[in-house]
Amino acid sequence: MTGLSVSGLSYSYGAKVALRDVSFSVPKGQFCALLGPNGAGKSTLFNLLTGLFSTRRGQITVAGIDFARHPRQALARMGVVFQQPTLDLDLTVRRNLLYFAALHGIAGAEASRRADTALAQLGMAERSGELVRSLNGGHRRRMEIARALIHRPDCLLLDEPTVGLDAASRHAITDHVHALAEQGLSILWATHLTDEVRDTDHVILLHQGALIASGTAAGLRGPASLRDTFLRLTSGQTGEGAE
Ligand SMILES: Nc1ncnc2c1ncn2[C@@H]1O[C@H](COP(=O)(O)OP(=O)(O)OP(=O)(O)O)[C@@H](O)[C@H]1O
Repeated sequence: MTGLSVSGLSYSYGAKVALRDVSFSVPKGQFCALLGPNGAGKSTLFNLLTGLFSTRRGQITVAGIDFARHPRQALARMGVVFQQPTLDLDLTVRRNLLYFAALHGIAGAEASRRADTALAQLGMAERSGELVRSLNGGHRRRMEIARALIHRPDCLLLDEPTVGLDAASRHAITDHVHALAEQGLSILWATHLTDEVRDTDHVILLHQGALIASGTAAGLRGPASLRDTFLRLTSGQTGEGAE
């Protein structure tokens, strides 16, 4: 089954075309890295995928559910980690998750079970009773990812989830999220950091609003590094931010 499918998606801000006929799909169990330089259209795509903007041209389906026709059902199948943290710093890790579970209509023992499972998936079980305020940036991020799993989505969208974190934290988070893909989730991971992408991952490359390359990282890069391939394919841009 396809976790996420996008077909013929276009979006403009007035005369400015931000996305141009973008199509791709993320099957069950795939880690798909969305690479693009600044201004490529990643935020616009995320805003469309999460319903912050409404789709004017093209189709989005989540776990086979048409987003435009059934937005609530589609969103219920999707977990999202936005670039900006949205945690309550004065609650414990567990309380944050239980609160989010309640928003999805999940309560009581079932909510507790799900919180435990999600925290264990991110290696955060032992921090469940700590106040979020006391956690470092990497643990806060892991907690947000755990929280996005509480309603057992089919696909997980992450918008540059490692921005501002140190190398060890970035590494731990990318490992955990790859493990989630291996467990069957469809992952869409937006980044401009090519070192977060593994050779076996699927890559879609967005440039000036268009999807200009798609395939496994190994297939796209050939004998070159993914970073050099990214810079070559997006030349004409500065390549700013590629690492
Ligand atoms: N509100 C807006 N009005 C006009 N143009 C916009 C608006 N928001 C974004 N754009 C333009 O649309 C294009 C895509 O922007 P978008 O923010 O989606 O890119 P991005 O890949 O997320 O970039 P970044 O990583 O810098 O956030 C860019 O050329 C941007 O300047």
